[in-house]
Amino acid sequence: MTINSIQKPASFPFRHVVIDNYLNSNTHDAIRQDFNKLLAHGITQLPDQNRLAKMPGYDCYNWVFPRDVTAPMDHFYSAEFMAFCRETLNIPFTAEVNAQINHHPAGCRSGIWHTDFIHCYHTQDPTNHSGIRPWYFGCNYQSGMPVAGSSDARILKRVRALTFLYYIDGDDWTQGDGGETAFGYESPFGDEVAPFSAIAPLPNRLLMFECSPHSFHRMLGNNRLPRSLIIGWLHCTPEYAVQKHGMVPDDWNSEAALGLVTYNEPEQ
Ligand SMILES: O=C(O)CCC(=O)C(=O)O
Ligand SMILES: [Fe+2]
Repeated sequence: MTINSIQKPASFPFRHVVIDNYLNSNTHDAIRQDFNKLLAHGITQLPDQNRLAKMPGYDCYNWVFPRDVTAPMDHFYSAEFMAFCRETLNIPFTAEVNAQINHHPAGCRSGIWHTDFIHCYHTQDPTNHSGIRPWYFGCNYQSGMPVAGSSDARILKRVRALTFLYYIDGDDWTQGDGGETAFGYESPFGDEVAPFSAIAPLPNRLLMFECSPHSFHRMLGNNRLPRSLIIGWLHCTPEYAVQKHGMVPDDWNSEAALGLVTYNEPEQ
């Protein structure tokens, strides 16, 4: 698999890179075909690990990559991808990786500003042949609590260190269609996050950013087109996060861990 070359990250409003034509076009097409097969099984409002299922409190349907996800999706669980992330942002990642497909049918509402600088939990299951430990329902990701069928391996407390987004569709996306990933910053003149920029969700574009106390971002409502992407997180230890950023990461609030909180703007 060829991936586009390493780029120097931009610094504002927080460290990130945007890479167009990230995968070669055959690989991108193959990812899109696999996504279309998944979508052909339909979307569901109920929890279902085999289909695109509603995310509680977020206008989005997701499907978590299985541990043994096959090519071409397995790129995001590869040593090549880990090395690429490490070289780009120079963060000492641990082995734990999450990856999933997020799908927003046309007309989904915006998400709220948040940083992704948060504690999360993995179980110390065996690593794959690339030395990666994919998250797959070994415990509750947000609280570390057991879930039905969970692993009895040791629980690892981690912190999100890098978020990656790889946009799948959006071919004839134009300004005004929405669906961007917006970046914001804490304004010195108010208590609200101020918008800084918005990354268009263009097919075969990879966005990745460092999670920090300042990495405010949100999904903007997609007015016209469906919006589908691979999204995932690489992690670091809590000790590294505190030392690097001088702040203790957030915890998911208990309502969020229970899936009871809404991440959407209230209806107008
Ligand atoms: O889809 C996006 O643009 C952002 C999603 C996001 O921030 C998240 O799921 O944490
Ligand atoms: Fe996020």
